[in-house]
Amino acid sequence: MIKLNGLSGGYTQPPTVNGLDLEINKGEFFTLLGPNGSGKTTLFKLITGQLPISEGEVYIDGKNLATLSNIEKAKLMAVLTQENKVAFDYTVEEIVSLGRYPHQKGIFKNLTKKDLAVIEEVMELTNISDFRKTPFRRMSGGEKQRVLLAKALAQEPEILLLDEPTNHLDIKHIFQMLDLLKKRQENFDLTVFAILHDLNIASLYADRIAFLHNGSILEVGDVGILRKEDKLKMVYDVELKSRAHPTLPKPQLIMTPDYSVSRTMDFSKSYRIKQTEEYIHVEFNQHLRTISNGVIGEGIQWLKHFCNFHVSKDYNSSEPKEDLQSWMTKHSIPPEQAVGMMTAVELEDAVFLEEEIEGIPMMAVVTAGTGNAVDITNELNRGVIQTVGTINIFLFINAHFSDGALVNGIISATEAKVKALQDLKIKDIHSNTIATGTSTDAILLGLTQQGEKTPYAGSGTTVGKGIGQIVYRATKKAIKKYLHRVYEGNWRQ
Ligand SMILES: Nc1ncnc2c1ncn2[C@@H]1O[C@H](COP(=O)(O)OP(=O)(O)OP(=O)(O)O)[C@@H](O)[C@H]1O
Repeated sequence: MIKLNGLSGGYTQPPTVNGLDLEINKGEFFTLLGPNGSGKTTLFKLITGQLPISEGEVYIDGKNLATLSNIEKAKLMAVLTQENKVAFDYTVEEIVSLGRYPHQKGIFKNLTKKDLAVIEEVMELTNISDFRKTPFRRMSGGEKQRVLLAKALAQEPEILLLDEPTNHLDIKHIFQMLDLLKKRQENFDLTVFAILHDLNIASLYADRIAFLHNGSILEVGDVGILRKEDKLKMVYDVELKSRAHPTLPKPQLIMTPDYSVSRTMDFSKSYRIKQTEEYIHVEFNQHLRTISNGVIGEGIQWLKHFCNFHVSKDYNSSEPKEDLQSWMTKHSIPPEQAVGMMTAVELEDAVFLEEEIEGIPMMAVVTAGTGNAVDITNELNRGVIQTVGTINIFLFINAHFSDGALVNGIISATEAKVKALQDLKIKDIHSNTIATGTSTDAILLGLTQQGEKTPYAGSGTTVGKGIGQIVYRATKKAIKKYLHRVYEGNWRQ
């Protein structure tokens, strides 16, 4: 749809845009990224003919730009620029009507029924119908941007060139505008060529992306190129980490500022524990890097409150998350900064172990019930579970883990838990084989992120071994307490 062949031009020598080759397909949402002054707007001006081309060609829909009249260009392309100044004191409706100019015929250029229908439609789409009689100059920056988008859409172009179209817009209107453009792209095969500064927004909306660097294209491809941290560093000269969007298969970029404060905390003095019949609450004075499958606080996060609430053994709520949130709120614990688990185990049987293993301080809190023990290698038993049978493990470590090490840590802790069950000969009552866990086990690992970063925490590492030992000891002790209670002190291994 747009083909740039060895394109050069700009205000400077050598030209800002220098021998640039690029092809944009019909119906795609293409985003141009690059730092300030890299020549993005200059490139747009060369494409629209606002700046003379010094070398190369621009082809639009197979036609050389140099051979097209202004009306022909306006029927093909509409432009939304960063500037939203308008020379005369038009109303909103008049500005939008200007978009129909390339389609009007005859000397008097009156608006036809079709023109009026298009104007109505685009004002409706951009949510500006209520402002139709308002003078343009009285609109806010964001509202002006929406009016100019309506004008561009009224042009019914095949290509929409957008130079930072989300400037002046609040978050809601950024998403509204880009959702609208995506719909036009899908329903009308509109080609969108947008300059954006927000890399994360570009990742969410673009089909393809190009990095402009020193006047030419450094890299072009689908949004996966935003995973190339070294390229981003080269283009923007900042440290960026590419991470996954939590629900979409798109990268999102995380910036780390230079000013970041180094963490210092005395591990054993950095937390306090509250234990009642109703709940256990471990509160740290700083946020820990966490990985958990808790009902609240799941995934990898930064959290500082860790709670295990007691429930009756027939607790069967359809809204466990909401229940935990309300219980936490009742005890002034902020749920958005917490991991929350539940157990039917008596909380006075909880085991607390603080140990320094191989020079690494750790603290484990374990509640265990095994009435519901399961050998995971057997078929699923679909019966209703109404027994005290969950192992909940909190493990806090004074170390600095990579995300991979967090996963390693979960493996190490799980292996240690399985060993405890094995050594105590806890069985799956359905299969009569040694259990590997219970059907609803939960775990949390909390890291202070102090000291040197560790990439691994498996059984081949000091910290992995430490995890194994403390989890094994605490889990075994917690299971024994549970069995003593169940067998009223008559349990013997
Ligand atoms: N009207 C002008 N006259 C002279 N030089 C200009 C003019 N407009 C831009 N330039 C220069 O051309 C270069 C590229 O500018 P351009 O506006 O294309 O960058 P950009 O990538 O769009 O930047 P930004 O992200 O800041 O909008 C810059 O060095 C700029 O100073």
